[in-house]
Amino acid sequence: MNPIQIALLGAGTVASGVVKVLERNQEELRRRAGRGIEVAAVAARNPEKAREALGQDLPITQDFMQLATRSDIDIVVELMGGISPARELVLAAIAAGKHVVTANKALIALHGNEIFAAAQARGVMVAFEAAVAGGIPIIKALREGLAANRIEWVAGIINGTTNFILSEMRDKGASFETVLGEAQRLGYAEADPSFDIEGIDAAHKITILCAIAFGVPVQFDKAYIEGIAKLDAADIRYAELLGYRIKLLGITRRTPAGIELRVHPTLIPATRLVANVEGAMNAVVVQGDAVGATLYYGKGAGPEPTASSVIADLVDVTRLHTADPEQRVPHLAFQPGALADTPILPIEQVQTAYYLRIRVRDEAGVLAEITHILAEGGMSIDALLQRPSGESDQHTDVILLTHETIESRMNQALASIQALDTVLAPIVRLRKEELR
Ligand SMILES: NC(=O)C1=CN([C@@H]2O[C@H](COP(=O)(O)OP(=O)(O)OC[C@H]3O[C@@H](n4cnc5c(N)ncnc54)[C@H](OP(=O)(O)O)[C@@H]3O)[C@@H](O)[C@H]2O)C=CC1
Ligand SMILES: N[C@@H](CCO)C(=O)O
Repeated sequence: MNPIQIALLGAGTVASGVVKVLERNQEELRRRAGRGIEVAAVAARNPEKAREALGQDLPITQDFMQLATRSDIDIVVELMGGISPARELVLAAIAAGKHVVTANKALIALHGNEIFAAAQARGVMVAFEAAVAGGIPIIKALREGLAANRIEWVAGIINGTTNFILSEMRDKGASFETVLGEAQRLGYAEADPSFDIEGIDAAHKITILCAIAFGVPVQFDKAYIEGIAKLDAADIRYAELLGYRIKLLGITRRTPAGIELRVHPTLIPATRLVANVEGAMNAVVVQGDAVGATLYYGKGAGPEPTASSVIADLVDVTRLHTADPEQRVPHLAFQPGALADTPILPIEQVQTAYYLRIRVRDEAGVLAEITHILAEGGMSIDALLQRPSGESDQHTDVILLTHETIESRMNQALASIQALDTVLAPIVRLRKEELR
């Protein structure tokens, strides 16, 4: 059989990894896929730069739309990132009967429903394994390997850049800016790194996992998002003293009231495997009713790890492209007509435990006032630590861990505590998960 013909849209970090691994493993891939996989052409806005990045003399065009719809192309591989023109190109490729492979989590999280419907109507596949957790085959695992389970929750370190920053800051005392620069140099960061830092990239990914885990449409606009920009090194230290690590977690959980969908810095017991995932590594824990907890760990970013997922999709599509479309694995794991309308819960209705750091005047009765407010709101304290603020003899930091409560209740209590004239600075509030 003739090799399957692919078109690459974009010639950056991931595209360079794809070209390299396709070339290096071509014989092995032919044995897996049943035929060769050949890059017919690459679309890039700067051919010179593209040639240098790809390290191979491939045909390069600046006409993205023409390549995405060209008659000899079987699979369009979108590796540009961003929404526009990626969305228009992917939809045009689908309309032209091409299968699509993409690493673009922003595109899938925001426009997945539209793209999957178009693909379904045209009978083509859209594969996006690389969109979540780089080289870890988490979509395959969740969609196929765990198909027997009713998934209860998914929680993961799914942004390599922020995990790298948190690890380096904690272990080497490096500055935020220095480590971010290093993450950019290593090809981990998004084109706009604020997507990493502000938790948006992780939210794109947990939105996708949420849809696949629970059989609901992708709903990025309902995700609660908090990044690491405001995280203070003092809280990382206090968390350690209390036996916890702080990680930027994406969490989605099924509850009787609806589905939680959130990204925020989270205290996790230091003894959990996931708390010890360092650098740009990613890890995802999936709790299924039959299997229990399973953990998926690996490189979450970088050219070759991401290429590993892109090429796995290429092999899948190559094998399945002649199969009856009805027999293919549905894009969101559940049949398109069987997606549920379970609501995504606003953060105020989420139930979790908390870490609070409250800077107070160091005088008698202050702690009693704080604990009284928490007790009145029905919140109980799990652990308490008091440390000098380091700023003045008259100030002290009170650090509290609470048991689980509803976020709206915690918000009310925090407003009352903040209003005390013995409280001297904005209260730091982080969420804590035991991941049991
Ligand atoms: N890097 C990683 O580790 C991972 C990345 N991803 C995702 O993979 C995709 C590609 O990422 P990555 O390779 O890192 O990105 P890069 O920025 O390295 O490469 C993007 C490529 O697309 C081109 N491009 C971007 N925007 C446009 C546009 N509007 N019109 C024409 N060409 C454009 C760029 O051209 P130019 O060079 O001229 O800017 C470049 O060739 C993104 O969706 C990203 O989120 C997913 C997993 C891991
Ligand atoms: N910027 C992303 C790339 C992988 O999706 C990260 O750091 O995880």
